[in-house]
Amino acid sequence: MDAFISRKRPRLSTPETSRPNNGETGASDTEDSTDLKLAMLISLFPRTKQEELLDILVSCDGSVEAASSLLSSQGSAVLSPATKKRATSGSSLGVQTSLLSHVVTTTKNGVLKQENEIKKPPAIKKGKTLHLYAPEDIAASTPCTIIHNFLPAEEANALLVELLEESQHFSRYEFQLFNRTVQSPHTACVYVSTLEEYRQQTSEYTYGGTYRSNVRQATTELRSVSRKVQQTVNAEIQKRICEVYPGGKKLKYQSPKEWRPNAAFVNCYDGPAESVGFHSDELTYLGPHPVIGSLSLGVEREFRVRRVVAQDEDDKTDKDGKSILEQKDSPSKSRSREHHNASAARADAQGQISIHLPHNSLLVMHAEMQEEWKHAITPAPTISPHPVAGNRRINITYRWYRDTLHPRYTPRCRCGMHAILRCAQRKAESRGRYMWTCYASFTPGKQGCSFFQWAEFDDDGDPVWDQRRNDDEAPTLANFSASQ
Ligand SMILES: O=C(O)CCC(=O)C(=O)O
Ligand SMILES: [Fe+2]
Repeated sequence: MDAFISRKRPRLSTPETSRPNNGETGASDTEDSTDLKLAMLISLFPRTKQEELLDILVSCDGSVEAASSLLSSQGSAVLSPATKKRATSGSSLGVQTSLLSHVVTTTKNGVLKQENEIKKPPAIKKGKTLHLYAPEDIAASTPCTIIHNFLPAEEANALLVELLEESQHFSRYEFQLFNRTVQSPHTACVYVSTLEEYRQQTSEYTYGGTYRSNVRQATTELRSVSRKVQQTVNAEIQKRICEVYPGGKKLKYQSPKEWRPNAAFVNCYDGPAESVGFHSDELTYLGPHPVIGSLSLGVEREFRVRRVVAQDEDDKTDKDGKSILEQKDSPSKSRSREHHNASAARADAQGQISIHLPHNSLLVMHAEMQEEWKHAITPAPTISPHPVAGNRRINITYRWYRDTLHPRYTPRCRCGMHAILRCAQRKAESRGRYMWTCYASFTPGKQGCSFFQWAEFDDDGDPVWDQRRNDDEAPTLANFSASQ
């Protein structure tokens, strides 16, 4: 099928195929022409699956006439085993889903006509970026929902002004990438409610394998906005459960409790070049299937999301789920670089979605986001300066650290560090399983050990420990609103 869609064919006359609403860049004429041919076949054989029609179209080298006479004479039983396999493999997602944004109607004089259908999500295509703006498209195509103009304008401005002032205290965090220590390409700071929490955040909680040095106490605006974020995020969670999740039930491991943010990471992107690379947020204290409320202020930037591509040989874990990066004997750094490059190439081939985040928009990253998708703020070729923030964008991610995953409970690895919680993403047999591993090999100046332990959770995502660890009396983090 790839050969089919990449081969140039004469363009059919299809004025409706330009898709003005979905904003996708780089949609090719060839793909449009495939869509139209497929649409014709669907209207002629409405009871045959789209995948089968597409495969027959491919096997007929794109000839609608040949495909239609084959289907008329022999029906779908003509599919060869190889064709059937292709039809069910999902490898043709790029073309098939692009059809979903169209419906076919027949005009009075019997001519087939293709129209955009508003309710169906637009398609992601291989190697392309699909730009989404409308909340309903974002909710349908990604694990996120967006609320534009979230706060009253003055409140958004007051928070922005306060955080721009705060941003002079932000810093770049350091992490280990292959053999180099690199700095984050933007500045950041963590905010918590109380001095005790400040103490814990700088000496007990770790992030990316290190203690946070840059922690501050939540400001007045940050706290009062947190209450509104809490309310809206809880409403969005319920909506998502009812409208999207199977059986209208929360996901396994998702918390059934009210979402109550007790930490906020605030990021500042100063100018178009500042960014954050593709990543999933660390699960260590958030636990499985966390929800995150992310408020954007100042300059509009693009938030890119892409699915984690399942590919066994690309996995960073061996068959026991151990991280290749953490195995002592492996030539890990060069191997991991190859894995990283292969992974990025595959992900790029799969396509990504760009969600535009204007000033005063709240993005809810839902429970299915961190385990199955990666996200990034990509460098921008150009930006439109904001009247208050200039070239800067401020982002606040409100997070809910679970009491049951306080660092007094979480495992320590053999090199004395707090182990981190990760979800196996790439290998079919371990995909979706959680594990505790050493993260020190990502920490500047640390080698790391091979610590590995499967992580067990109950259905609500709270840990089931073999034994309790470090059970001291230190209080857990307070909800922002409750601690005022
Ligand atoms: O700036 C953003 O919108 C995203 C920030 C982010 O991904 C993070 O803090 O983990
Ligand atoms: Fe993130």
